[in-house]
Amino acid sequence: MPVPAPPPVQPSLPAAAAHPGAPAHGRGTGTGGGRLPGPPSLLPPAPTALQAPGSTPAAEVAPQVPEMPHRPEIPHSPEILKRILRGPSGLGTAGLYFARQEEPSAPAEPAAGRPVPGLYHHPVPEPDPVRVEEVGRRIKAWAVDEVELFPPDWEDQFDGFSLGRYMVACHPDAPTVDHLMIATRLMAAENALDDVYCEDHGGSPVGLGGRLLLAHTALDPLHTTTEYQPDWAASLQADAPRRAYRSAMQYFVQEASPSQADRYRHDMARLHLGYLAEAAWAETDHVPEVWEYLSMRQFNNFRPCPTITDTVGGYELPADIHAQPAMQRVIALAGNATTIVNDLYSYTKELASPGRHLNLPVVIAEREGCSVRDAYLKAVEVHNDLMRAFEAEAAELAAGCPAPDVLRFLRGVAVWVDGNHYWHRTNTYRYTLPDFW
Ligand SMILES: CC(C)=CCC/C(C)=C(\C)COP(=O)(O)OP(=O)(O)O
Ligand SMILES: [Mg+2]
Repeated sequence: MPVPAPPPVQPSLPAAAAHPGAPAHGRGTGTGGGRLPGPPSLLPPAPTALQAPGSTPAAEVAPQVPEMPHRPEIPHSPEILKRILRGPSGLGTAGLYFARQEEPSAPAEPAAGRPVPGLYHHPVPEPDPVRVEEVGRRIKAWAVDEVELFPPDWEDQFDGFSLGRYMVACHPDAPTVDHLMIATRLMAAENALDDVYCEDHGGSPVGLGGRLLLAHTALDPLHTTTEYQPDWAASLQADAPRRAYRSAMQYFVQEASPSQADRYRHDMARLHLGYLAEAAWAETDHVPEVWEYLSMRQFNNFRPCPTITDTVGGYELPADIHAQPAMQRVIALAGNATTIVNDLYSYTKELASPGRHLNLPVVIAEREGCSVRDAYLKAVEVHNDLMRAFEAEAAELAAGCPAPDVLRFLRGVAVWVDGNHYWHRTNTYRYTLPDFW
């Protein structure tokens, strides 16, 4: 089941990226990586709000890549692809990949949980337990003291979600715990909204559009007259999802450049559109065709999480590189693979929830008339094809545009994919595998 490439609609990224030395503005590492020569920017580079104590700027630790006058051959060797996507390895190479961390890590106990049999994935090192603990402590304090995210009787579920382990596994190159907290608050807020508005904790498809739109204004503010502004501002305190969105976004924009913030808003608008399609089908008890389900799930998707990897890493992928179709395809494939991982690990949880909960195995079984076991195994193959397509396209992009920021971003997305799988596998509080093997 290969994942076909879409027909080309714009010049490909390598053409635009043929000037790796051209200046980039914003808070990037200054490595450019694809900005076409043009008039100098009127905006000075934004200051970086967070910096690891004693850390070296990413531009200095990133691999030095010679200028590429011609598009190189796409590397076919698995080892070369691995090096591009996962970073160099071996004695003395650690500093080429990850920004320096504040704390030396202590060895971690291997976590519980088994992978879905046959699932193509990459195991990750156990996340640094010191960071896991600290992020867990800080996110609970934020949830309880700053935004009143959950009532006391949901505390076990909040703890069982293991946000610290999730975000430390997904962002091993975050220079500081403060950087990790940017991602962790957003992750907490995104899940709170999904639970409270859409799913397990009182959510409903009825009236979802209005709720989502008003919550979206916590990310993308209302600009209106002085008469109506105070009512809108007060509304952002009205429920936990809005309090959480607003606060998490305030922290995020302190570190993100304007275009990184806008990228995030766009990804969140996509997410909300996906929630709406899912809700519309739930209201009419409609089971979409498999491709229709995959379209919905491309929007109702983890995408807003891996695409902030550069902000969390303390650098910026230039907006014009991010917007290139080849980069957009890589991001979409990665997001889709991570989200189908959720469908597989959350399958039994969703089967046990009231009503029909759509996920890929359920839709395949219904639409393709096969047993639930065969449908589940086919969904594993769909995931594996998406993963392989993501890796092939990321490697092609890396080979065609080997600027340090591009390579680091692609690695950041790849390690997010792996960390996301790790979290699903090890979250035995939340997920249990079906008995199909
Ligand atoms: C963190 C984030 C952007 C989440 C957005 C959408 C979302 C909650 C998922 C992709 C996870 O899927 P699902 O809603 O099925 O989650 P659970 O299976 O309930 O863990
Ligand atoms: Mg799920």
